[in-house]
Amino acid sequence: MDSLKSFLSPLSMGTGAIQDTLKLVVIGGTVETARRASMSAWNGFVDSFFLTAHFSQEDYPYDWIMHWLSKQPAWGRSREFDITTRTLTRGGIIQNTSGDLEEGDEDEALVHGKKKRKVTFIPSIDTTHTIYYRGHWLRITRTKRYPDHGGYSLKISVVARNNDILKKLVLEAKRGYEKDAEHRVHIFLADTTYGIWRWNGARQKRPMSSIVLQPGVKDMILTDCKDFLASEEWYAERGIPFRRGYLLHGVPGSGKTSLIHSLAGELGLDIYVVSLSSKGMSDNMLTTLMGNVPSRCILLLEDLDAAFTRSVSRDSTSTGTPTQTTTTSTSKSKDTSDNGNTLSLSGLLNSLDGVAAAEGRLLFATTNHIERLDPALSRPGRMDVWINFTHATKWQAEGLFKCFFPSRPPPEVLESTEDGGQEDASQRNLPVPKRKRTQIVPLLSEEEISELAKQFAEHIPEEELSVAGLQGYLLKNKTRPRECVEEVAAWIVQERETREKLKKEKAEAKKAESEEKAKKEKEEKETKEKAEKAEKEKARKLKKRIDTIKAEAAADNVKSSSSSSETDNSTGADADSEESVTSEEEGNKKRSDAGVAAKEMWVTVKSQCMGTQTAPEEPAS
Ligand SMILES: Nc1ncnc2c1ncn2[C@@H]1O[C@H](COP(=O)(O)OP(=O)(O)OP(=O)(O)O)[C@@H](O)[C@H]1O
Repeated sequence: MDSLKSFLSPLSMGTGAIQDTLKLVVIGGTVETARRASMSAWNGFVDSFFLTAHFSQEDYPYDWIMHWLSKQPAWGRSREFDITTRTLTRGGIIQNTSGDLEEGDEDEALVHGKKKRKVTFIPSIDTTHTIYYRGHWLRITRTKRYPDHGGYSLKISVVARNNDILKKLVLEAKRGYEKDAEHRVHIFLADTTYGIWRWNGARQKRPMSSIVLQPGVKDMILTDCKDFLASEEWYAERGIPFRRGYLLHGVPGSGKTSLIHSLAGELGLDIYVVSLSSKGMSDNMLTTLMGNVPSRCILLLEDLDAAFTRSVSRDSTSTGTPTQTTTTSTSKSKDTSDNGNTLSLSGLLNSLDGVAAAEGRLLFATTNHIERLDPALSRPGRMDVWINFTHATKWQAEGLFKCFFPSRPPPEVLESTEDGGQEDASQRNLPVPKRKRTQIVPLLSEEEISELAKQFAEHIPEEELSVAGLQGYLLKNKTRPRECVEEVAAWIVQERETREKLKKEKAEAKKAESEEKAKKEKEEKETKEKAEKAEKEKARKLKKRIDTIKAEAAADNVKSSSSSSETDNSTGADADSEESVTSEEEGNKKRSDAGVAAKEMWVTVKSQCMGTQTAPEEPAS
């Protein structure tokens, strides 16, 4: 203390104040440390009484709990929460389909355009919330597990003797979720960056009755799916993989995708969609994705043939049909497919059949070009049921008309039901005409609608127009059933004209394209020929010059050797010896100069003719 005093003596004026500050720091630090220690001890003590359940976003219970939480009025009183106009499910947040509000709910509504949406409160991230449930306080914390791609987890703690309360909570949440999901089909898309499934939306279920196919087709496929889903044991007993594949093929706009969505709704399954031609898709990626598909779902491979125009090819070691690759870089794609970086047909087959592939899944594949598919892909066991979709038949046209114009129920039904035609329509799974709509759409009697539908169908040529096209026409006339029939003949003529025009335009465009290509090729060929000719001419001229120089050099050589022999023959050799040496030297020099010149010229010629076939032979020096 004395030493501290002596150290502080120069600051004697402020010593008292500094000492007081130091005391405060020491006391404050001690108190805070004690507080923290007691807090953590208390938390540890309290935690020892808590039961804790963890829910990961990758599994369904997370969705149930989040859905349940979003319905809890307690969030309205919470001091920290997230607000959304969506409710929650597997991929995180899903659209709230209960969009319209009842009268008097306006205070809870946000208006987006004309549609009102319900506001939902959900737990904010990294904050512990407490809510009361069945006589217990639940402590709920939602955390983000993967900061970059947003995987969440949920922790619920409760003070209780056993986990009954948590079981009850999960069960209640599950029931609520399933009740809400009853009218929706969830769609998940493959994320080829992280190899996970991303929730993409929840669609209203489409009634099977709104899909118009040839008689018996819908029943057949629905019965087959139901039968399969109920036969797990049967498959297990026989050692057959519990999977079934359906190949829907045919013209565009004929209802392939619509049927799958409708089936998913009818069977209560989610749809997992994979696009094989998407960027980043590879054998490894597909295997990872297939390993994450839940056991009971619809796995949809859309436009299966599109993958073949990319780089799906069978490697030589696998069995079945040989390589079918339409890309130019066959060898490259084959090389890289070996290490799993691109998608190969064998990779696709392995991921569909392999151990990682989910049991109990219904595989649906659609294609507009069945002839392009590798038979190995469409063989039974992979694609067990094939359904061909054609352009609209008369039967379909009649059915579609009836779908668009529901008939007025008979008077006795009208009298017995308060809601007019609504009960009748809903019983038949037809779009229910709401009160407001009945003012716009004239409801005709059943006989009249049947008659109009027949007339309409008579006009429709068999398998010429797409069902989607017919739907477009009916949509345009959705409030004019009679006019719809009256004007259909003119519409068909117009459709044919448009089609012809488009066909002609397409043919012309193709012709122009091929002409342009031929012209370009011809020009290129001519330019190449010209260049070759010029090169040849140049080489010929240079060779000629070399030959001339060589000839001159040879002549000089002959001349000098004859003069030297004359000198040798003379008797006065001594007198002329000096001169003869000089002329021989001169001859040698000339020969060597000519050789150097010829060689230099040859080098020039060679460098000019490099890469051409016309380079002359090297002259002897
Ligand atoms: N058979 C059908 N019954 C009812 N609606 C149909 C039928 N075919 C087509 N449609 C209607 O046409 C539109 C396109 O149908 P969809 O997408 O199911 O056809 P698709 O065969 O899958 O076409 P693509 O091969 O081009 O994908 C949808 O709006 C659907 O309602």
